[in-house]
Amino acid sequence: MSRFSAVTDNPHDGRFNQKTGILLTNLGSPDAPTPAALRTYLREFLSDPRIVEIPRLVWMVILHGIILRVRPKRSAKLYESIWTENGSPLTHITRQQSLKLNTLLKEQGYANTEVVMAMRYGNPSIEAGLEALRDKGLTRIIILPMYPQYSSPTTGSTFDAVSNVLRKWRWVPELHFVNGYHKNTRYIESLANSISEDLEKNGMPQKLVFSYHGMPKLFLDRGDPYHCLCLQTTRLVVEKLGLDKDKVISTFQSRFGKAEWLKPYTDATLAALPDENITDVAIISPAFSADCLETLEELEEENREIFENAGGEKYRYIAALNDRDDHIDAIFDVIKPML
Ligand SMILES: C=CC1=C(C)c2cc3[nH]c(cc4nc(cc5[nH]c(cc1n2)c(C)c5CCC(=O)O)C(CCC(=O)O)=C4C)c(C)c3C=C
Ligand SMILES: [Fe+2]
Ligand SMILES: [Fe+2]
Repeated sequence: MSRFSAVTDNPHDGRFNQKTGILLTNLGSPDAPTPAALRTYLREFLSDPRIVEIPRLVWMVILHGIILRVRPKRSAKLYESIWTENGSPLTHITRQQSLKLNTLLKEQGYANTEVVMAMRYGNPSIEAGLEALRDKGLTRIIILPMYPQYSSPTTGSTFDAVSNVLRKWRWVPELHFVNGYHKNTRYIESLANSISEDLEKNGMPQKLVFSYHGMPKLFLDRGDPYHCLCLQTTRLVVEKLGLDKDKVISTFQSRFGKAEWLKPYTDATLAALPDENITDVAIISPAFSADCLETLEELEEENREIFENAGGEKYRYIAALNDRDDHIDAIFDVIKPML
């Protein structure tokens, strides 16, 4: 029995007739907002050595002995509060993005292309996505992780998952990998558009907070560029909008565990702002290409409460770019050179 999976024909025949498959990926959600589904999801997620960089044996004891006994119940409640009739917002929005990108590609004359969505953790898996592309006869593949700012735990980990599948294939496809797009002009424009639409409607807040998903500071010390790419994103958007730099702050959210993470922390910043007489803020979260637990629950609910309890008066969250037309146009612009 060969360890390589077979394909009936040489899929690489006819170089110029090749069809291009786009695997549009994001992080992934549990299958349901229940402790059992959360346990499965968190076990896969938190066992990834790119996510937690402490010695394996020690971490496995902590993960299985403590975290997977406590966290699934707590996280299930949080997921329940954002769950919709379409399931997890992240999965639903990612599907909408894939469908829209597929339509746009056809409109732009790329008939021999097909977009399939997949998730790094949970379902639909990266393996299922790659197999779906192969079954459709798509033999050039663009891996498109929807993380604008490269980081090892997100983009790097997606690469690991793809290579873990492809190492079992007999015919490895022609492969292109998008490892980030935070400087893409159309992406920056689309963030700027979403902010100006909010400002036109609600006026300029005292502070515009750019809250990025955090990571342990150790990752930065070990060379992960994510922190720098986040600050660059803020700078590019601020320049595009011609905003006063003093009106803007970049912060990092979603801390997990006891170690130091990237600072300033979003929650601590929001708790401190009213003491500086800043009671009117708007928050945007450019590292999330789709709304998810970390925006809909943590930013919309938890952090709002923190700010208001500290004396804050006006708090608004500006939605992720999701399936906005200008966002899908930006994503098309990112992959165009690879088509
Ligand atoms: C444990 C360490 C974690 C690191 C490092 C981390 C980096 C990281 N994550 C995202 C994007 C998302 N994370 C999401 C949820 C989430 N993240 C962690 C932990 C780390 N993330 C956990 C444990 C969870 C699960 C929720 C919980 O139990 O609290 C999500 C949302 C998923 C959803 O279903 O909605 C996203 C998206 C980035 C961009 C990033 C590094 C830069
Ligand atoms: Fe995360
Ligand atoms: Fe969170």
